[in-house]
Amino acid sequence: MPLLERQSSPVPAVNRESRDRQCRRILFLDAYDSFTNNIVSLLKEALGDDVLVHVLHMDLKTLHADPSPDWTPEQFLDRLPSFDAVVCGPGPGSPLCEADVGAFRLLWELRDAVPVLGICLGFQSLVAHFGGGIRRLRRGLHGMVRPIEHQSGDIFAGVPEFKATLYHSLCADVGQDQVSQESWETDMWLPPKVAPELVPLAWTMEESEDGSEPERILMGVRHSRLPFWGVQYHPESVCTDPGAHGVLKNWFSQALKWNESTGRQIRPMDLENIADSLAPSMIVERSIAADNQLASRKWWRDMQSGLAASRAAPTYSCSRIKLPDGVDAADVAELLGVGGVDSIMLDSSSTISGDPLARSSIIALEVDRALRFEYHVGDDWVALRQPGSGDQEEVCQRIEIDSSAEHGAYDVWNVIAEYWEQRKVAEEGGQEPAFKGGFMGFVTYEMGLSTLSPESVSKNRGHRRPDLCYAWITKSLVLDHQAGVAYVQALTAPDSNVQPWIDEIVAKLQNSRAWQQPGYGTEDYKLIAAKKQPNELLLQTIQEPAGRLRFKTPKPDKYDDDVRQCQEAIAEGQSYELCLTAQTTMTRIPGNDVPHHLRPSLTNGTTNGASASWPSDEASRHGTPWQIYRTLRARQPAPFGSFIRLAGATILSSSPERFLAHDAKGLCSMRPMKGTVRKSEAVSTLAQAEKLLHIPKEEAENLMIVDLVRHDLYGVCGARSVTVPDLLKVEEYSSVFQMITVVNGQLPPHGPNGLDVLAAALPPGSMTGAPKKRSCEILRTIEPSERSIYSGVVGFLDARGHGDWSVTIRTMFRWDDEKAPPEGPGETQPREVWRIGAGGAVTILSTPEGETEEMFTKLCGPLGVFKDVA
Ligand SMILES: C=C(O[C@@H]1C=C(C(=O)O)C=C[C@H]1O)C(=O)O
Ligand SMILES: NC(=O)CC[C@H](N)C(=O)O
Repeated sequence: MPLLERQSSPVPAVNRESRDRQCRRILFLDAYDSFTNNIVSLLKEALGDDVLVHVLHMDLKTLHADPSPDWTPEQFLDRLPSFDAVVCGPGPGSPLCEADVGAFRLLWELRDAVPVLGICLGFQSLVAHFGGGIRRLRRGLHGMVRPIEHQSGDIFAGVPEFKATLYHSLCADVGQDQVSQESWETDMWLPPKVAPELVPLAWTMEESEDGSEPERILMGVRHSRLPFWGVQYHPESVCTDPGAHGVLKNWFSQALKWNESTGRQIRPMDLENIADSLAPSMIVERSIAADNQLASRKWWRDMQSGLAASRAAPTYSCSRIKLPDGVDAADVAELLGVGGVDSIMLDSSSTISGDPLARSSIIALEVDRALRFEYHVGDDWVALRQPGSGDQEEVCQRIEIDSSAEHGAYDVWNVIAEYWEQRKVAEEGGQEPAFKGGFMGFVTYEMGLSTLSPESVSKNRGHRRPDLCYAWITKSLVLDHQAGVAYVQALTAPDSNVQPWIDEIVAKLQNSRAWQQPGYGTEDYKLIAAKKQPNELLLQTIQEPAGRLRFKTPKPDKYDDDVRQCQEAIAEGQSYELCLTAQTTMTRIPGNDVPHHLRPSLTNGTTNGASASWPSDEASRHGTPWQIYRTLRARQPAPFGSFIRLAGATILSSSPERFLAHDAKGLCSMRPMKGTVRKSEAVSTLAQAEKLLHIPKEEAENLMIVDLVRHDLYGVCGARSVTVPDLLKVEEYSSVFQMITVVNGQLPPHGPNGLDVLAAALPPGSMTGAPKKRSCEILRTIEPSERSIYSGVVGFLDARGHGDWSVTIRTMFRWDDEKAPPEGPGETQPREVWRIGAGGAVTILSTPEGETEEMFTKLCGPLGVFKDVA
């Protein structure tokens, strides 16, 4: 699109002033929680869309997406009279710690009180300020759904009995434990001695396992004189009964009544500094406003020339052919030269077992000629690289970006989005391939971490590896296993004739053994895959110092300690759930990594069609990455597997977890996975696994991430745009059963797109725990090394705007530049280093032994493959 057209895109005719005049306004103080957006959306749903909710962090910093400047304490006090009411949200930490609650504390002391609703941490802050104590629960309650007992009074008026989700480790101590059982029934509703101005409105009784008295947990209060209310439970959780929404309505009408009866006038406000943070119209408005400023940005002007301007406005060409039953994507990949450096294959290998998620495999072609976008966290540029070919040198271009965490920063995502915008192709309707050409690549865990918590990624990381690498793929093959169709396709300049190339590939496919004798190449791998050792034996044998391969697995005792450390952080209220992980390193003597099918044949000088070619003796064996991958996919088929060799990284993945898929119409779908049972003789059927997974501990683990993912989606899609069509469903994989939930979000038209969702939601919540920011910061202090490729994502964003990204788990990876010293006798060469990350969610109900077992179960799949084949 020409420059001027972008500049002049119209801002929608939203008359902010008139909109504002009819609006009620709520200020939401967010304590860096991962459920905030769920509450904002619920407020709009319960109170009506004409209630404007402005979200500000409790330390008075504006949201990442909000371009307006942070507030000073003076501005905060000065602007409060412009709001009808304030919500103090949930969050990590303690209400007694100033850094955790920030401006909450200013509210309780105002001379002209503003109506407030405190939720969880906000509730605790209210109780603590007016005399209540704060102590730890006997055992933290996270993702636990409990009945809330109330007397239908005050903000509970007319609200039916309901159950609500709890996320807390700390609780209010208003002397409830000192009240005798006889007087409890009456005293429980009276203002407690220690906090005489507070009136209890709701309780829950937590049954204890040891037969002692149930724990009395205060769930709701109001101030007897001032307009302050609080609830300890989470009204916004997907598992809180919708009947409970009445409490929010009641609170707001009480707040308005207070304003009316005390003559508290709501002052009109300078609209520059206040926005309806999650209204879809606001989200669109911000996105258009940012677009309108593009022409003034240096990075954007840089993008109008050189490599950044190459391949604009492509044409899509495709031949669609029948895909015979049982054709194996890896056999086809070999035929097309995949397996060496510069390979990308997204592989639904579990299609062989009829997995409905295993729909398509995508093979990128001519990756060695694809333009790459590479970004290393902390750099203030994005490198564009056009690899050389023949006697042509590699060409590079740097796009300078503003990588600072300040508002309005322009980052690598803007560069990617801009390149993609200029190369969009239309959707044609009807049956289409999953991918039509466009970006494919990977993103590391540290890339996500750097936006969430910049100080968690050190400046000096000892390497220059890309944290994001996207290659622009113009030629590709998609195998739609379910429709039985293959697409040979290209994105090219409108005047180029790509049909002969397409015809050539079609002919090659149709005349191949892969097509005519489906699955012929998989036999060798299936044999090795079948010789899987039991985990215990595997972990024992790798301890014996072998010649070529050396293994360093996590120490069970250390991992147990790490689990305990996580649980201590959870008991303190710092986190609700922490996804703890550990890395295993494997080193080996470097060897020939060129896969056999790409080696020159000894007899006729052409490429050798033979597949595995296994040497008989162990000493001369050197499994190529491709052989290792083929064994991995045979042993552990997965819907979101991948083989990627790009930008110095080698990624062999058998991921079962989709992070995010989206289409061009803005329907986004995330699939958090939490809750794992190892397959065994005792647990071999889905029904048995369901019994084990549908228990409070496992459901809570999943639910917490579901609520977090809902928040991530609401943040980009806007209020009232998220649904949960599939909650807590158990699925079967080759060595484990997993519980998953599907969370969908619908983006508003003409605003942000799937790439924005991806950028905002990294790192994947299922790999961090909740709340995300604090949890990542805690994990960073427990886990000694970078997670790197593990816990990041791999996938694609195609030229139509369809995307699909998997979480990089059950994966082994290597960086070309990572070397270990020689180890064996006579060894002189540095060793290559491979890594496997594994872990699981730690909650207050975890046991160190259980978590350690789970980590080793997940590790052993890829580990055994490496031991058997590398
Ligand atoms: C951490 C891993 O897996 C994550 C943790 C899970 C769990 O705690 O049950 C399940 C799937 C993944 O989101 C891993 O595979 O290494
Ligand atoms: N969800 C919350 O607000 C939790 C509050 C506090 N951090 C606790 O754990 O008790």
